[in-house]
Amino acid sequence: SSNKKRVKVYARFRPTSKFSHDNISFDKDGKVINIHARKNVSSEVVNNQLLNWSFRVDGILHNASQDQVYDTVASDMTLNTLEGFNSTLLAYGQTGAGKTFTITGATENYKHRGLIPRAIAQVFRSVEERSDHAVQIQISYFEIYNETMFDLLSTLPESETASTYDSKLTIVEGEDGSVCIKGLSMHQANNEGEALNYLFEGETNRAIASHALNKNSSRSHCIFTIHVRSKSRTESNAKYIHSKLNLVDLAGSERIGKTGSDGLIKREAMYINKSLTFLEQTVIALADKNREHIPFRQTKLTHALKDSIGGKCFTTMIANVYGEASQLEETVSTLRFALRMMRIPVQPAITEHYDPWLLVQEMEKEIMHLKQELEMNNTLANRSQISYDMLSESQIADINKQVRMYLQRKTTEIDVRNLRQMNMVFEQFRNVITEMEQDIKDRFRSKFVLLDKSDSEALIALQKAGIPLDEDGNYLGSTQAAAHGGGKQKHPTSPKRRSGKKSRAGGSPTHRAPISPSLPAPGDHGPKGIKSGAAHSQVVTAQTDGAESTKKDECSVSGELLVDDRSHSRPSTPPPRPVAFENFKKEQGCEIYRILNENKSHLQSKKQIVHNLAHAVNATKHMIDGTRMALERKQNERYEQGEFVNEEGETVIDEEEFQLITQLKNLKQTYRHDYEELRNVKSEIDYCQKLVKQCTQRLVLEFDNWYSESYMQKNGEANPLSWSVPKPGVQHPMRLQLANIPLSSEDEQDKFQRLQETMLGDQEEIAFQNARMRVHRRKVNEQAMNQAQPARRL
Ligand SMILES: Nc1ncnc2c1ncn2[C@@H]1O[C@H](COP(=O)(O)OP(=O)(O)OP(=O)(O)O)[C@@H](O)[C@H]1O
Repeated sequence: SSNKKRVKVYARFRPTSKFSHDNISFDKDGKVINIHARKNVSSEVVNNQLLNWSFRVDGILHNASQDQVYDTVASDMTLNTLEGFNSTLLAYGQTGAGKTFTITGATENYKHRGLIPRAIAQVFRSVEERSDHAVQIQISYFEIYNETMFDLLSTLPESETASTYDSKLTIVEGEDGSVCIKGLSMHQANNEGEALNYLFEGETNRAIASHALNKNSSRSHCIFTIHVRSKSRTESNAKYIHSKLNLVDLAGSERIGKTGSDGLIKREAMYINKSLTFLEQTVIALADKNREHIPFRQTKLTHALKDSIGGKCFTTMIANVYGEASQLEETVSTLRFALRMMRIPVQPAITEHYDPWLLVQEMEKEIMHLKQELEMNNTLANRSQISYDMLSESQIADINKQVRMYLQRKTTEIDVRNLRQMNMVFEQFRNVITEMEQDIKDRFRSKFVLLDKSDSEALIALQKAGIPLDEDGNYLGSTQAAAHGGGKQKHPTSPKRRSGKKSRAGGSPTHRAPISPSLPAPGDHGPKGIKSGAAHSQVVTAQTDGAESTKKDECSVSGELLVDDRSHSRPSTPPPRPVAFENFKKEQGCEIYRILNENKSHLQSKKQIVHNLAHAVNATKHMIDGTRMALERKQNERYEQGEFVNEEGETVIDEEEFQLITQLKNLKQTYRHDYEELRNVKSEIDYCQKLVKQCTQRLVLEFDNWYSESYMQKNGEANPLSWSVPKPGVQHPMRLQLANIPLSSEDEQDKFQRLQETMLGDQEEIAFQNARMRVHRRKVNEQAMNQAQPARRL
């Protein structure tokens, strides 16, 4: 079992008649290689010091046929790949030791074919046997030569996606740690023959260089991959498996010195050495449990093999070695590397993928199912006419309409039946508000010239045109004012005025106004303190602190300077009713508005209570029904089985029936109690609703009075002069009337009431006493009327 959790290693000796039995021996179990050597064997210096090594591997392939090698090393891996595991088989070793022979084999001799053609044959045999799976096989083949990747199948004419042999391939890592070679052509193989064609095509493209040790030595790392995509034909889900079998023929591992190479060959050897050194470093790091960083990216080889060595991948290495005494040093070096490989842990696992298209179909089915479930629940709960479909254009338009009505206070409720509608309500709120903002901006634009405050050229042009601006670029007044010219003029009472600072434009009789918000601010058009001055270009406003200030006809919208292009124009009409109403609620009508809100929140909380109670009553009702049915069942059973009667002739019931009766009694009690409570709260709600209605009416009425009093002439037209604060001594007729009522007209009851209010501090008690007094007063009035009528008839 320990073998399953690490990389497997097999040592394959290249057949030779000069096998050094003196130096190399195997243990009987066929897994241990013992090497005995004298130090400096190669230097031919007489040295009697013996060195012994012992290498335990997973298997020794000595004089083994290609058949045996495949069965021992690759057969299971191929099957694992078809099951969904990624698998990698590497051939590592000295140049000429038989790596290519092992992986590809002798192409001219069928008997000597290597692991790749055999794996291809087994894959297609197995696919035929697996009729319950739809399996798709694809082939890719690339080499890494001098740290550059080349697609060995890019030359195929049918390869649409493929590019040229020397086109750039790049390594891309997926979020799940998988690696893919971007630009590498993938070729669908429908049968063994097609797959073999790809192998031979790639073989002819391999970079081959003559070499001192091996005339046909491959100087590149070659990776042949069989990609398997398999999906069950019996299961209807979107799941599928994507796995791959990498067969890697590494370049020779010998040291540069030994090959005697120079020039290009030397450079090749340098790259090969570098990549194999990094492969070794990566292998050491992978074997170290405490290492967090694995240097995969150091070379193309390790980066491309990142998801193919150890980890979730079944990994096997064949260490190709020579048996001759002259190659002992390299053999030892190769076997040392092999032992390091054996320390790499593996935890093979299948990674399942989901076909996005099928997944969408599955989810659609699930949505259908959930909708049906919802419908059923709604039917059971007596909620009808609820649709969960996407909202239609007309429904959206309807929500938009409701939102507008709500904003105009024409309605207090918006009909919402599901989450989708609720979201749409919010969206429409946003749309309407954005629209309103835009509308306000547009209105400003139609009335003012909008300049970008940071546009210095435009500001200079304005100044040249005689339009006064201060040092901050704010408009200082009207063109009329500018036309008057002359020295600076300071407004005596403006809190914003900067005394002593000279206006750049000079000559403006007006002064700098604060940049006011784009929307008419509450109070801007309020009746208080806005003085009419049609002949002037400025509007004098009385500030809340009593100071006077000058308000200009310019505003700023989002940092833009607004310059009134009509110069003298200023508001000559009352503020729109909605704006005025907002102000009224904050000022004159604040008390009644506060009471209205209190009543509303009271009403709201009562509604919540009713909602909860209704739920409780319904739940109790259900429980009563259930208990009643259970009791009836129980009683029927008793009748059928025959009743027990005690000595007194009373029917004897069992414990369960007794419990049911008690439970039913308690439930009925709860039901009655809750129902009574529900009725009470409902009547409270009725009362609260009336209060809210009354308050609303009163608020509106008072506002109407106030509005017409403040802005309208008697004939109902807007009174521009009424923008001003009522001039001292000029009072509204109604106020005059009230003011004329002598104090002595306060009747005795009023006096008493005021006395009470001063004596009784408690607000609640005052309210109570007032109410009592009002009722009493009404009765007295009624009596008086009743007495007066007969007298009139007379
Ligand atoms: N097990 C074997 N049986 C028969 N011939 C073999 C065996 N192993 C290797 N050979 C022969 O040895 C020669 C070199 O083998 P091969 O090309 O496979 O070596 P290599 O390790 O791939 O070399 P390089 O690192 O240069 O690619 C070839 O002619 C091959 O046929």
